[in-house]
Amino acid sequence: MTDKQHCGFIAIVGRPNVGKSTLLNRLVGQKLSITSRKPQTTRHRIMGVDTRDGYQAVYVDTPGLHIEEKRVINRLMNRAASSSLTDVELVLFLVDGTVWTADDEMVLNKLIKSELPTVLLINKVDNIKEKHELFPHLQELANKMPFVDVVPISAKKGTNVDTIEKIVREHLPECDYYFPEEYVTDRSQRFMASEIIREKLMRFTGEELPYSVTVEIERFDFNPETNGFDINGLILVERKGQKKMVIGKGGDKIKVIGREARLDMEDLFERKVYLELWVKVKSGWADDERALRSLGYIDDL
Ligand SMILES: Nc1nc2c(ncn2[C@@H]2O[C@H](COP(=O)(O)OP(=O)(O)OP(=O)(O)O)[C@@H](O)[C@H]2O)c(=O)[nH]1
Repeated sequence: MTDKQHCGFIAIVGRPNVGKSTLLNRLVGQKLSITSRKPQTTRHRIMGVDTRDGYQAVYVDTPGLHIEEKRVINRLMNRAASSSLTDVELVLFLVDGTVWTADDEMVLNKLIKSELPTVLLINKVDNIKEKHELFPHLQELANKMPFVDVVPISAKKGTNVDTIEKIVREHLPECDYYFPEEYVTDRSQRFMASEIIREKLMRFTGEELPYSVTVEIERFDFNPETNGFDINGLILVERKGQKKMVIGKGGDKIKVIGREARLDMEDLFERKVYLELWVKVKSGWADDERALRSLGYIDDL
């Protein structure tokens, strides 16, 4: 415990699917950012704030950086991720076990250029069967740039997350807290609702559904009669076939998605939720910057 307050921003970076959102949820101690097996689940910068014992760590979760910039949406995701690399005290660079790809190399080069203090986190070590493979890999990666530290972790199991927290604290300068102590995220309940629906879509439609599917919350009202929220969500897909996929035979899929999303929302908001979902085809929107703007993807870049 210290009398003085320490605080600062910490970026979590890495190519898609390395476990950034899982780590953020761990560090902040609650489910802020959706996770899935599908790469590029995270499109927005999500901030999670952890205030404890005189320290306020403000984490920024970034969309996965990747090389392909063909589609507008990919370019925007890359911009969002790069812009989080300014004004941070520390960068947590995540990689997946003993895998090293061209995308990892690209992120590394951005970090070298940024000259920011960077901790390399080798995630998913729980997946590594041959533990003896890890040490030479650690040594090889450690030589790629002057990292502050290299830490093998499991974001999923929580292994070595306390070590990360310790390193983060060492990098937080004295300052007055940016946010009230109980503040956890800048994301509105409306945003959280759309993220939960999107997570269920990914989970229950499997690999077939492209990440370009999006969710708009058209209505989010407090209902004094139920003391809960009435929420209408619009699911926007690119093609008719995808609409069928989301709705399922006789509506069975959309029913499951709606039920699971509602249960998660009720948990998170600690209130009753009445949720209605619609599916609409909005063709070609991923290539249309104006449509993206109207859907709120551009305002925070
Ligand atoms: N075995 C194992 N799996 C993990 C670990 N951390 C994350 N995962 C899994 O890896 C997948 C991707 O995790 P996310 O946290 O969504 O990854 P992300 O980097 O935020 O992905 P993007 O949103 O695509 O940028 C999920 O299935 C997680 O459950 C870990 O420590 N061990």
